[in-house]
Amino acid sequence: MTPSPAPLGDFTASDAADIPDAAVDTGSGVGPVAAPGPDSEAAPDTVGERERAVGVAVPGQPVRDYPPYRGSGLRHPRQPLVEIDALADPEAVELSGPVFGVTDVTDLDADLTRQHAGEPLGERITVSGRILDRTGRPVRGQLVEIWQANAAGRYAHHRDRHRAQLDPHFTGAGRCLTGDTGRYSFTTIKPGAYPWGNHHNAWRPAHIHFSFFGSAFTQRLVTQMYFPGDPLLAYDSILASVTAPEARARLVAAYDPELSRPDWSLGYRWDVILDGPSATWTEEGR
Ligand SMILES: O=C(O)c1ccc(O)c(O)c1
Repeated sequence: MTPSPAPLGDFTASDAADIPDAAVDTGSGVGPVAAPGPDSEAAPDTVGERERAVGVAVPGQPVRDYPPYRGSGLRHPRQPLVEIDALADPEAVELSGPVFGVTDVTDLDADLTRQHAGEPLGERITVSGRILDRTGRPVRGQLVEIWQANAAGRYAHHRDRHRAQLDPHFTGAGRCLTGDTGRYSFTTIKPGAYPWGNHHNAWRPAHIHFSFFGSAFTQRLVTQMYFPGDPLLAYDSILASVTAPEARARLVAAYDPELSRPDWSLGYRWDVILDGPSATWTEEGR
């Protein structure tokens, strides 16, 4: 147990300068930067890039890795700050924003059947494909995220009120990074159809939601993948809202025996083209 810190009582601006340097020593090997005295000007020039990155006190900023506040050790930038003139170069803001990288994604994220102690119910499937640009070049290192209902057609989400069973062994969310050929691959459970109240007897065909992250939050593309041979495809007004038949067809995966794993899972292939005239349809304004 971390002992309770002494109460601060009435805390004035000048008291702030009295916090002992020991409280800001992160053990990082870089000495603490002295907090400026009450009358001194903030002197950013005296704080180097490394100090900014590793969590030594920056005048005027909260202390990073401040031991009495345990969470502060987990939540702060670990890379040197990037100075950007957002008005002069708005794209630079996007490109230097946080992105997910190899350190965040583990193999377990791509196997939705292994995220709990027990096995989820349903038909195990492997869903795999390539993410390509308009010229057919692979989009590598791309964060692909999926979310879906369970085999009974129920999302593990508090707003899903469908009278179908939740599966304690299935959350229905996964992610992976594309490899050198632009390939992604997931092991999951075939989702069930569910009613969605859009009109009388409106049932969504089985589908998996996909997100492609791009290189910044603002580039994220979101769409849905459907399963071949599903009789509900012809009745789904969300799919029908994609009016060009060839664009609709691009949203339907193909059964691929090469991707099926013997005695384990049925394989579906779904390639995605991110832009250009043959682009896979993506949702707008979400
Ligand atoms: O846009 C919608 O309303 C809506 C409803 C149900 C879905 O499964 C979905 O993907 C979208």
